[in-house]
Amino acid sequence: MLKAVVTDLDGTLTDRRRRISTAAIEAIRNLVDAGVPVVLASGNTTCSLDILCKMIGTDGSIIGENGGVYRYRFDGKLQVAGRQEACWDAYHRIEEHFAEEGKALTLYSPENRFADVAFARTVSPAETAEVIADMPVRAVDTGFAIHLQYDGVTKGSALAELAALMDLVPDDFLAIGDSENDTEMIRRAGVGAAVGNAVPGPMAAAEYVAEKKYGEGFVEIVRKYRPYFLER
Ligand SMILES: O=C(O)COP(=O)(O)O
Ligand SMILES: [Mg+2]
Repeated sequence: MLKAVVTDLDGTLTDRRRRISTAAIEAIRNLVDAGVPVVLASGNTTCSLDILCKMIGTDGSIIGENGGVYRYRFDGKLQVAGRQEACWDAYHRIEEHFAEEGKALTLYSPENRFADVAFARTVSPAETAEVIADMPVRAVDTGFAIHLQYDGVTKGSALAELAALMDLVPDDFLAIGDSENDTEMIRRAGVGAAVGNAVPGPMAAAEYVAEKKYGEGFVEIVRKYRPYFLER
Protein backbone atom coordinates (compact mmCIF):
# COMPACT_ATOMS: atom_id res chain seq x y z
CA MET A 1 0.00 0.00 0.00
CA LEU A 2 1.36 3.42 -0.96
CA LYS A 3 0.69 6.52 1.15
CA ALA A 4 2.46 9.48 -0.49
CA VAL A 5 4.10 10.72 -3.68
CA VAL A 6 7.50 12.36 -4.05
CA THR A 7 8.15 13.87 -7.46
CA ASP A 8 10.91 15.63 -9.27
CA LEU A 9 10.07 18.94 -10.93
CA ASP A 10 12.16 19.82 -14.01
CA GLY A 11 11.84 17.26 -16.78
CA THR A 12 9.12 15.40 -14.86
CA LEU A 13 6.37 17.97 -14.24
CA THR A 14 7.86 20.35 -16.81
CA ASP A 15 9.05 19.94 -20.39
CA ARG A 16 12.53 20.63 -21.76
CA ARG A 17 11.81 24.34 -21.79
CA ARG A 18 10.62 24.25 -18.17
CA ARG A 19 6.95 24.84 -18.98
CA ILE A 20 4.85 23.08 -16.36
CA SER A 21 2.29 20.52 -17.51
CA THR A 22 -1.26 21.51 -16.58
CA ALA A 23 -2.27 17.83 -16.72
CA ALA A 24 0.40 17.06 -14.11
CA ILE A 25 -0.92 19.85 -11.88
CA GLU A 26 -4.43 18.37 -12.12
CA ALA A 27 -3.10 14.92 -11.23
CA ILE A 28 -1.35 16.35 -8.14
CA ARG A 29 -4.51 18.20 -7.06
CA ASN A 30 -6.54 15.01 -7.38
CA LEU A 31 -4.06 13.21 -5.12
CA VAL A 32 -4.00 16.03 -2.56
CA ASP A 33 -7.82 16.20 -2.54
CA ALA A 34 -7.90 12.45 -1.85
CA GLY A 35 -5.62 12.99 1.17
CA VAL A 36 -2.42 11.73 -0.48
CA PRO A 37 0.56 14.00 0.42
CA VAL A 38 2.65 15.09 -2.58
CA VAL A 39 6.24 16.22 -1.98
CA LEU A 40 8.10 18.26 -4.62
CA ALA A 41 11.75 17.12 -4.72
CA SER A 42 14.07 19.23 -6.85
CA GLY A 43 17.46 20.75 -7.42
CA ASN A 44 15.68 24.10 -7.26
CA THR A 45 15.73 26.51 -4.32
CA THR A 46 13.29 26.56 -1.41
CA CYS A 47 11.74 29.88 -2.47
CA SER A 48 10.94 28.70 -5.99
CA LEU A 49 9.45 25.46 -4.64
CA ASP A 50 7.36 27.41 -2.11
CA ILE A 51 5.65 29.42 -4.82
CA LEU A 52 4.95 26.27 -6.81
CA CYS A 53 3.54 24.43 -3.79
CA LYS A 54 1.19 27.35 -3.04
CA MET A 55 -0.04 27.61 -6.60
CA ILE A 56 -0.36 23.88 -7.23
CA GLY A 57 -1.99 23.40 -3.83
CA THR A 58 0.24 21.03 -1.83
CA ASP A 59 0.94 21.31 1.92
CA GLY A 60 4.42 22.76 1.29
CA SER A 61 6.46 19.64 2.04
CA ILE A 62 9.59 19.89 -0.07
CA ILE A 63 13.05 18.56 -0.81
CA GLY A 64 15.22 21.24 -2.44
CA GLU A 65 18.82 21.66 -3.61
CA ASN A 66 18.94 17.93 -4.49
CA GLY A 67 18.39 16.88 -0.91
CA GLY A 68 20.47 19.66 0.65
CA VAL A 69 17.32 21.14 2.21
CA TYR A 70 13.98 19.62 3.17
CA ARG A 71 10.93 20.70 5.11
CA TYR A 72 7.65 19.16 6.29
CA ARG A 73 4.75 21.49 5.39
CA PHE A 74 4.93 25.25 4.96
CA ASP A 75 5.20 25.92 8.70
CA GLY A 76 7.93 23.30 9.35
CA LYS A 77 11.56 24.22 10.03
CA LEU A 78 13.85 24.15 7.00
CA GLN A 79 16.44 21.42 7.58
CA VAL A 80 19.86 21.83 5.95
CA ALA A 81 22.07 18.81 5.17
CA GLY A 82 25.65 18.52 3.95
CA ARG A 83 28.37 21.19 3.95
CA GLN A 84 28.02 24.10 1.59
CA GLU A 85 31.60 25.37 2.36
CA ALA A 86 32.96 22.14 0.86
CA CYS A 87 30.80 22.74 -2.25
CA TRP A 88 32.19 26.27 -2.54
CA ASP A 89 35.78 24.95 -2.25
CA ALA A 90 34.99 22.58 -5.12
CA TYR A 91 33.38 25.40 -7.09
CA HIS A 92 36.48 27.61 -6.80
CA ARG A 93 38.69 24.82 -8.09
CA ILE A 94 36.32 24.24 -11.05
CA GLU A 95 36.20 27.99 -11.71
CA GLU A 96 40.01 28.17 -11.86
CA HIS A 97 40.21 25.10 -14.07
CA PHE A 98 37.83 26.48 -16.70
CA ALA A 99 39.29 30.01 -16.44
CA GLU A 100 42.52 28.51 -17.86
CA GLU A 101 40.45 27.51 -20.91
CA GLY A 102 38.99 31.04 -21.06
CA LYS A 103 35.54 29.89 -19.87
CA ALA A 104 33.65 31.70 -17.11
CA LEU A 105 30.95 29.95 -15.05
CA THR A 106 27.45 31.29 -14.41
CA LEU A 107 26.08 30.66 -10.92
CA TYR A 108 22.38 29.94 -10.38
CA SER A 109 20.72 31.84 -7.50
CA PRO A 110 23.58 31.50 -4.95
CA GLU A 111 21.79 33.98 -2.66
CA ASN A 112 18.93 31.49 -2.18
CA ARG A 113 20.97 28.33 -1.69
CA PHE A 114 21.90 26.98 1.75
CA ALA A 115 23.43 23.59 0.92
CA ASP A 116 24.56 23.15 -2.67
CA VAL A 117 26.13 25.26 -5.42
CA ALA A 118 24.55 25.27 -8.89
CA PHE A 119 25.77 26.67 -12.19
CA ALA A 120 24.91 26.68 -15.89
CA ARG A 121 25.72 23.70 -18.17
CA THR A 122 28.04 25.80 -20.31
CA VAL A 123 30.98 23.52 -19.47
CA SER A 124 31.36 19.75 -19.70
CA PRO A 125 29.68 17.98 -16.73
CA ALA A 126 32.11 15.06 -17.11
CA GLU A 127 35.18 17.35 -17.05
CA THR A 128 33.69 19.15 -14.03
CA ALA A 129 33.35 15.86 -12.16
CA GLU A 130 36.97 14.94 -12.98
CA VAL A 131 38.36 18.22 -11.64
CA ILE A 132 36.93 17.50 -8.16
CA ALA A 133 37.30 13.70 -8.18
CA ASP A 134 39.46 13.75 -4.99
CA MET A 135 37.11 16.04 -3.03
CA PRO A 136 34.14 15.02 -0.81
CA VAL A 137 31.78 16.70 -3.25
CA ARG A 138 30.01 15.31 -6.31
CA ALA A 139 29.05 17.12 -9.51
CA VAL A 140 25.52 16.15 -10.51
CA ASP A 141 24.20 16.89 -13.99
CA THR A 142 20.40 17.31 -13.95
CA GLY A 143 20.11 18.19 -17.61
CA PHE A 144 19.16 21.70 -16.50
CA ALA A 145 22.18 22.65 -14.37
CA ILE A 146 25.35 21.25 -12.79
CA HIS A 147 25.04 20.96 -9.01
CA LEU A 148 27.82 20.49 -6.47
CA GLN A 149 26.63 18.46 -3.50
CA TYR A 150 28.33 17.10 -0.41
CA ASP A 151 28.95 13.32 -0.44
CA GLY A 152 26.00 11.26 0.76
CA VAL A 153 23.43 14.03 0.35
CA THR A 154 20.81 13.15 -2.28
CA LYS A 155 17.07 13.43 -2.79
CA GLY A 156 17.06 9.84 -1.48
CA SER A 157 18.79 10.71 1.82
CA ALA A 158 16.42 13.66 2.27
CA LEU A 159 13.43 11.42 1.54
CA ALA A 160 14.41 9.14 4.42
CA GLU A 161 14.66 12.12 6.81
CA LEU A 162 11.49 13.83 5.58
CA ALA A 163 9.46 10.60 5.67
CA ALA A 164 10.27 10.27 9.38
CA LEU A 165 8.94 13.79 10.00
CA MET A 166 5.74 12.75 8.19
CA ASP A 167 5.44 9.56 10.29
CA LEU A 168 6.14 7.53 7.18
CA VAL A 169 9.01 5.48 5.74
CA PRO A 170 10.46 5.69 2.19
CA ASP A 171 8.67 2.43 1.38
CA ASP A 172 5.34 4.31 1.65
CA PHE A 173 6.26 6.55 -1.30
CA LEU A 174 5.80 6.46 -5.04
CA ALA A 175 8.84 8.38 -6.39
CA ILE A 176 8.95 9.81 -9.91
CA GLY A 177 11.86 11.44 -11.73
CA ASP A 178 13.92 11.88 -14.90
CA SER A 179 17.59 12.59 -14.12
CA GLU A 180 20.70 11.35 -12.31
CA ASN A 181 19.72 13.44 -9.27
CA ASP A 182 16.56 11.28 -8.93
CA THR A 183 18.21 7.85 -9.05
CA GLU A 184 18.73 7.45 -5.30
CA MET A 185 15.19 8.64 -4.48
CA ILE A 186 13.73 6.24 -7.06
CA ARG A 187 15.83 3.42 -5.62
CA ARG A 188 14.85 4.07 -2.00
CA ALA A 189 11.11 4.59 -2.46
CA GLY A 190 8.57 1.77 -2.18
CA VAL A 191 7.85 2.20 -5.88
CA GLY A 192 10.27 4.10 -8.11
CA ALA A 193 9.18 5.23 -11.57
CA ALA A 194 10.76 7.25 -14.37
CA VAL A 195 9.14 9.36 -17.08
CA GLY A 196 9.78 8.36 -20.71
CA ASN A 197 12.39 11.09 -21.26
CA ALA A 198 14.54 9.88 -18.32
CA VAL A 199 18.29 9.25 -18.68
CA PRO A 200 19.64 5.66 -18.19
CA GLY A 201 20.48 5.89 -14.43
CA PRO A 202 16.96 6.57 -13.08
CA MET A 203 15.46 4.33 -15.79
CA ALA A 204 17.54 1.38 -14.57
CA ALA A 205 16.60 2.07 -10.94
CA ALA A 206 12.87 2.36 -11.70
CA GLU A 207 10.40 -0.49 -11.47
CA TYR A 208 8.28 1.23 -14.10
CA VAL A 209 9.27 3.52 -16.98
CA ALA A 210 6.43 5.52 -18.54
CA GLU A 211 5.83 5.31 -22.27
CA LYS A 212 5.05 9.01 -22.28
CA LYS A 213 7.47 11.83 -21.61
CA TYR A 214 7.51 14.78 -19.18
CA GLY A 215 4.15 15.76 -17.57
CA GLU A 216 2.21 13.21 -19.59
CA GLY A 217 4.54 10.51 -18.32
CA PHE A 218 3.95 11.72 -14.76
CA VAL A 219 0.17 11.46 -15.27
CA GLU A 220 0.57 7.97 -16.78
CA ILE A 221 2.54 6.80 -13.71
CA VAL A 222 0.09 8.32 -11.21
CA ARG A 223 -2.84 6.62 -13.04
CA LYS A 224 -1.05 3.28 -13.05
CA TYR A 225 -0.34 3.32 -9.30
CA ARG A 226 -3.52 5.13 -8.15
CA PRO A 227 -5.20 1.88 -6.99
CA TYR A 228 -2.33 1.23 -4.55
CA PHE A 229 -2.95 4.39 -2.54
CA LEU A 230 -4.73 4.40 0.74
CA GLU A 231 -7.27 7.23 0.63
CA ARG A 232 -7.54 9.10 3.90
O1 LIG B 1 17.56 22.25 -10.51
C1 LIG B 1 17.84 21.48 -11.45
O2 LIG B 1 18.94 21.52 -12.02
C2 LIG B 1 16.86 20.44 -11.90
O3 LIG B 1 15.74 20.43 -11.09
P1 LIG B 1 14.91 19.10 -10.85
O4 LIG B 1 15.58 18.35 -9.76
O5 LIG B 1 13.54 19.62 -10.46
O6 LIG B 1 14.86 18.35 -12.14
MG1 LIG C 1 14.44 16.58 -13.17
